[in-house]
Parts: sequence; structure tokens; C-alpha cells
Amino acid sequence: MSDAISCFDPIANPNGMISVEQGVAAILVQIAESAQVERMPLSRAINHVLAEDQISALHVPPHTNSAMDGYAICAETLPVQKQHTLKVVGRVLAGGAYTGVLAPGEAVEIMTGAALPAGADSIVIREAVTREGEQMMFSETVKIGQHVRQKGEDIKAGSVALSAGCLIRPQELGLLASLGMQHVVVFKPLRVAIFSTGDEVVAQGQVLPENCIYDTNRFTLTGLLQRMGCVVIDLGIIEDSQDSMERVLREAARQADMVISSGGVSMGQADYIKQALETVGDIDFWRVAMRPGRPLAFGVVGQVPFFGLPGNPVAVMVTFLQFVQPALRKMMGQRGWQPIKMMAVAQEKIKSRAGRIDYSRGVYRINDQGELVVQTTGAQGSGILTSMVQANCLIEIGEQYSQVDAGDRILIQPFSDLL
Ligand SMILES: Nc1nc2c(c(=O)[nH]1)N[C@H]1C(S)=C(S)[C@@H](COP(=O)(O)OP(=O)(O)OC[C@H]3O[C@@H](n4cnc5c(N)ncnc54)[C@H](O)[C@@H]3O)O[C@H]1N2
Ligand code: MOO
Repeated sequence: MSDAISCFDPIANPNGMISVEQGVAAILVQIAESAQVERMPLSRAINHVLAEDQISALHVPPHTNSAMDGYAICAETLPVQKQHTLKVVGRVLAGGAYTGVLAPGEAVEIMTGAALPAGADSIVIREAVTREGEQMMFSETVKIGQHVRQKGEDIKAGSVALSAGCLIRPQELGLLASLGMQHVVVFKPLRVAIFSTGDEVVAQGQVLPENCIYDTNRFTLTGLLQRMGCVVIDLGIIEDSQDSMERVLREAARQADMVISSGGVSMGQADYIKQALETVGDIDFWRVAMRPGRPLAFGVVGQVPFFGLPGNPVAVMVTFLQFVQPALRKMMGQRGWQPIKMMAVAQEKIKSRAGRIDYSRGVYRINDQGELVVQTTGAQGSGILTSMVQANCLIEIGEQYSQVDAGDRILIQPFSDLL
């Protein structure tokens, strides 16, 4: 591939391996933002990415109103004294209006959300007031503007309320709703074709033959992709022949915006997969300086990006998070996305290997001293999927370290945004 870093490029890659950072960069230069957009009702827009800037046609809130139940007064005209007695001249509920203009010495009883009467500038909350007939008394010092929500203080009419490229989470949905929008233009969900490879990999529903295992990877991939809002095209487990592999790859590239396989990308074995990929696509086979997930294939089949993820169940998930996720986020139009990383204090000695980033599965928590601390889940083999089940983060130990000691500060990648 033209721009990709080849494992065989001795300058980019003197030790035969590329770094995670080089891999991500090489992938992202080849990924283009989707051009396919659709208009949809706001009620269905959750987890989609906005394709257009949203300019607010109105002020939010549309009118200056009270943030509390109490009395609207004009603090500016209050005499300098401790006790105040004002005449209550009216009452205004949310949705209603006080039609008069408040004069000095007057107050209007007001409910939360009700429009501030003309002439008023502040609210005295009900709890601070003694009421006797038409008189209200209070002794608190009033700060001008207290408990008043100004027209447009959240969003000004004519301003960009949300920018194109923003993922619609529940809070964005609420904000769009506050603008009165019924429809939004979003990027179309991406269609991602997935399949598993391997003689030993068997579909659920079959009796497990000796020396075989049930297919795990299509399910973890489906879960990850669905959480990202993608439409999954599940092509199953591919029969181990070059012909069927080529047929499936061609078909997948026609139907999907991206194709992902698992298995068959390491040294030596199952050459038919590599040959099929080389025939149908333009693929590089990388060795990435990371653990788990060293072998990785990336390129294009037909016109669409292809990822050949390593077969081990933990390696599939870790490589998805590090490489496929940034590619998908870019394709789906999401701008400014970055993986969440934070520092935590290691609670134990953790072995790593210098020259490779180690992604150990970890559990982070806040300890009694209020510190963010992390420990591993135990055995870290890349086939041990229970390590992912127990974990709530990946512990990222950089290439420069061969071990981490208890008490060291280390990077973690919390699962919070996907897993
Ligand atoms: N001589 C070398 N051997 C291996 C290397 C290497 O660099 N040199 N790399 C190792 C690493 S690291 C990994 S990861 C694996 C990756 O190999 P493949 O991508 O070719 O995957 P397979 O050999 O097909 O499978 C590996 C492992 O995963 C199991 N598997 C595969 N698919 C599934 C599935 N859908 N569900 C559950 N489990 C699956 C498979 O049975 C194997 O146990 O290569 C190492 N070897
Ligand atoms: O990708 Mo392999 O699972 O590094 O161990």
C-alpha cells in the first residue's frame, strides 16, 4: 500500500516491528470520513454523529425567568436597610406572564420557570420571606440578578449550538430538543462485515468436535461494533480454502464500508488467507510492538478498509480498541475523538517487556485515601477472555519499561466509552 508503513521498510521499522502510534497514524491517513448522510427524526438520533452544524434559531432559554419559587423584586431600587416590606401586586406561574410593570416597593409572587415581570431584576426565595396578606417581608441582602436565568444564557440565537462531527449522546439529544428540532442530518451508520477464520473454530449450536473451540471473536466484535452504532454484517466462519476466502472478501467489500476478520494473520500457517487477501486486496501484514496483538493486517479490499485482527480472543479486543476504533470514529464523521487515558498508581509489581507496549487487563478503583489505584486481573494470556470480563481498564505500559513497581504511576485506558 502506498502510504502504509511496511514491516519490511528498514528505515521506518528497524527491528521488524512498527509501534502502535505508527500503526494508528498509517491507518488514519488512509481512512476518509463518510460522505453518506441522512435526515432522521430526533427520536432516533442517539449514537449518530451530526453531519451539519446546528445553528440555534432561538435563544435558550427563550425568556428571562425565575430559577426559584419566590418573589420577583427590583433589588436596584431597594433602600439600604436590613428589613424590607414590599407589596405583593400579582402572581405569575410558569407559562404565564405578569402584564404590569413592577414599581419600586412592589413584589410579584413567582414560580420556577415563570417569566420575570418587567421592572424586576432579582428573586427572593419563598423560604426567606414572611407573608402577611398583601405584604411580604424579608431581611436578606439581595444580590442584583440573584436566582434569575437570563434569556439566551445557555444558547444565543444565531450561534452554533452543536458542531458537525459531534456524537449525539443523551445530553446532545436534549440540547437539540431544546432548540425545537424534530429532525437532524447525521452520518449514516457504517456497515461493517465481519468473519472468523480457522479450522478449529466452530459455530454455536453445533456439538463441539474434539480439539475445536467455539467462535468467540464474531461475538466480541459484534458487541463492540453495535456499541459504536455500526450495522454488523455477520459472514460467519469462513471455510478454509482460498476460493471461498476470495469470494467472501469480494462479497464483503461490495456490501460493507469496512471488513474485519480474525485469525490467520500470524507467521507461517494458513497461507490461503494471505494469498486471498493479496489477490483481492492491497494488504500489509504488520508486526506491531505490542502485547497482545502483535500480528495485524491492514489495507483495502475492493474500495473499503480491511482489518485482519489476530485470532486470540483478547488480542482481537485490544487491537480493535487501539486500531479499529480510531478508524471507525474517523469514518463515522466523529471529530476530535481521543481514547480516554488517565494515570493511576500501580498496587503491585507488573511485568512487561521492553520494546513493546503491554496492555494488561486491570481493575481500577478509588482507594480509602482517594487515590486512583490499579491492579491486574491476574493471568494475562491473550486467550484468557475472563481477564477482559474481570477488567474495567487496560493498563498501558510503554515500550521503555520492562516492569512497573508497586507505587509507580501508570497509564490506564478505562473501558468506560465502549466496554
Ligand atoms: N511463530 C509465531 N507464532 C505466533 C506468533 C508469532 O509472531 N510467531 N504470534 C502469536 C500471536 S501474538 C498471536 S495473537 C497469534 C495470532 O495468530 P493468528 O491471527 O494467525 O490466529 P490463529 O492462529 O488463527 O489463532 C490464534 C488463536 O486464537 C484462536 N482463535 C482464532 N479465531 C478464534 C475465534 N473466532 N474464536 C475464538 N478463538 C479463536 C485460535 O484457536 C488460536 O488459539 O499467533 C501467535 N503465534
Ligand atoms: O496477539 Mo497475540 O495474542 O499478542 O498474543
